[in-house]
Amino acid sequence: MGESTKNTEAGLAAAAAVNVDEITARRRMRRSRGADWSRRLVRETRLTVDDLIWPIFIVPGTNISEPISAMPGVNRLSVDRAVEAARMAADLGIPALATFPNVELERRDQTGSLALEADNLINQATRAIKQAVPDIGVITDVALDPFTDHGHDGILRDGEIVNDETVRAIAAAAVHQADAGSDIIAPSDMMDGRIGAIRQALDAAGHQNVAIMSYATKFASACYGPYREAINTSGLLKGDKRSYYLDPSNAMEAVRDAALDVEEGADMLMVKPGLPYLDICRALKDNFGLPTFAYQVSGEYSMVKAADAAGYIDGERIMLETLLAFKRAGCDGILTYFAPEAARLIAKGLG
Ligand SMILES: NCC(=O)CCC(=O)O
Repeated sequence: MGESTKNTEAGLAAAAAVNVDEITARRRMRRSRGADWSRRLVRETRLTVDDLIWPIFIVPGTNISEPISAMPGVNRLSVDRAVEAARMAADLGIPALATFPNVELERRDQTGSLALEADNLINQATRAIKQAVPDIGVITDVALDPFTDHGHDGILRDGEIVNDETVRAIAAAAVHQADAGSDIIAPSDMMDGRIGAIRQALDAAGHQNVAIMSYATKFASACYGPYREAINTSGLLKGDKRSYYLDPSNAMEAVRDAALDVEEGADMLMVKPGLPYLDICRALKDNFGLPTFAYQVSGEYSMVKAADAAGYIDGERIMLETLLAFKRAGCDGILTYFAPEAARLIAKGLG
């Protein structure tokens, strides 16, 4: 008999003689997992409709609902249709919408000057939604990328995104958004100093009650591809955004960046993208204790949709599992294109 065969036999004999009761005498973890009632009783984290923020895309015109091919099930909506969507979201119990404009290419320019127009598409949408559905929260993205002809979030001069001039433009755009009725200003540009600048500008304009949700840690991710189709910037973008978005390698830098936003007056923090950055969600919650949100971005949405359509996964279950994971990682809520679908499943008791 060879040595290894002898060892196998000894191992099998030991396995047969194991006294499992003795090992598990102190704790059997499966006791509380045995029945649905006890699983519900010990559940630590719950997903509710109150956790959902629904990002929607706005286009000029009326009665338009046009599909976005890279985001199955998501449409760009004209303002009138966005109002209907807001009503539906409110009926589902979704607390807030986040709006993103897709303006005509010929209205975009080097500095994103349309961002500074008081009655631009995003502000028209806010006015219409707040008038028709006053009880739903409206969160407006303040960034220049939907309005620049180069797709960057800042003003581009000699090949460089200039920080301070961009910050002044963003603060002015935020004032127009608050004038239009935005409840929460959410700057997504990652320029230095923008939270403090927006706070000063809002306060000076009498908008002390308008909150700021900082896209505090926005990473230079490959997950934004479908969004760029949705707002029609993919063909425009020259270069990449690594000189202002965070390096996906850096967690400590993300915390330092968020700390500045907290100091400058952010009311809420956001991590973006979501699922690959759950460690950052936990770090921000533990370090600052502020309301913390994850943005489950377009690429995350489309990956689930594509794998579901191919029959590789159960899309609904994966969706709910990912949303729950954000809660477990410390998030108070999630911006997600799944919001209406998730709300309906939660209402059926599937959350
Ligand atoms: N400023 C908003 C976004 O960049 C959203 C990105 C995405 O959904 O991929």
